[in-house]
Amino acid sequence: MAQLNEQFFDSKDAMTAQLAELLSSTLSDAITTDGRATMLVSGGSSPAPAYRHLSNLPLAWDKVTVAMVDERWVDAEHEKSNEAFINSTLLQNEASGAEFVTMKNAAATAQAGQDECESAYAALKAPFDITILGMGPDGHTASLFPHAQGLEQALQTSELVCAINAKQSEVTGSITERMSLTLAGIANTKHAVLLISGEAKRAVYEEAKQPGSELDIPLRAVLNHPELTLSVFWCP
Ligand SMILES: O=C(O)[C@H](O)[C@@H](O)[C@H](O)[C@H](O)COP(=O)(O)O
Repeated sequence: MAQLNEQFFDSKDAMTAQLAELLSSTLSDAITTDGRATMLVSGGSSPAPAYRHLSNLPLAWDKVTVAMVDERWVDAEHEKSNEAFINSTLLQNEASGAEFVTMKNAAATAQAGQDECESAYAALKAPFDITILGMGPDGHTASLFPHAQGLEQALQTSELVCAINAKQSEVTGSITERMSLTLAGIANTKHAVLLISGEAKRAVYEEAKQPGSELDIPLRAVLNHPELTLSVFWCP
């Protein structure tokens, strides 16, 4: 089981304030201690306000590397690109000088681009200082979608990234081809934060803490990981 630190907030604003403080102090401490900081980021509505807040803070951004937790295999200009989302929320203002390591590359498919992406991720300062995760109502986290093609590999491999082809659902929309941190990639961090909004996702989270199939609820594999320190932030 991961070491869980659950924090329940009254509002999204309260969760955002705590997340922004945690990210800022983690980056500052890593820069002081190691000379550099590495932060792995997810898309989604939950972290967006904290990213915007962070982007205005006067950190030594030239010593920060930001990298993606997961990505749809679409170009960076695509409206569903997580890379575009991070560029427009986090990598603005003071934070525009951070290094950005993305997942999407020129390969035609995620499978074909996996080795290049793995090389880029293997070169990151590790363990990562902090990794921000979201979750979907289907129990996916990163792009570890239930019963996806590539999921078993992603849960078993010691590599950091893996191509995933999700089963199409309301949650995935039409773009099912993804690149994702693997379970080992998610665990390759000093501290992870899981952001959960709403009662329905909280119920999925509670179910994921119960014994059961990691293929049905991939978040369960993260919660089961013995070496992970995970803060769980929930707001209504
Ligand atoms: O890549 C995706 O499909 C989404 O980014 C997704 O994984 C998202 O991170 C979660 O569904 C959490 O979303 P919220 O932050 O909006 O709760």
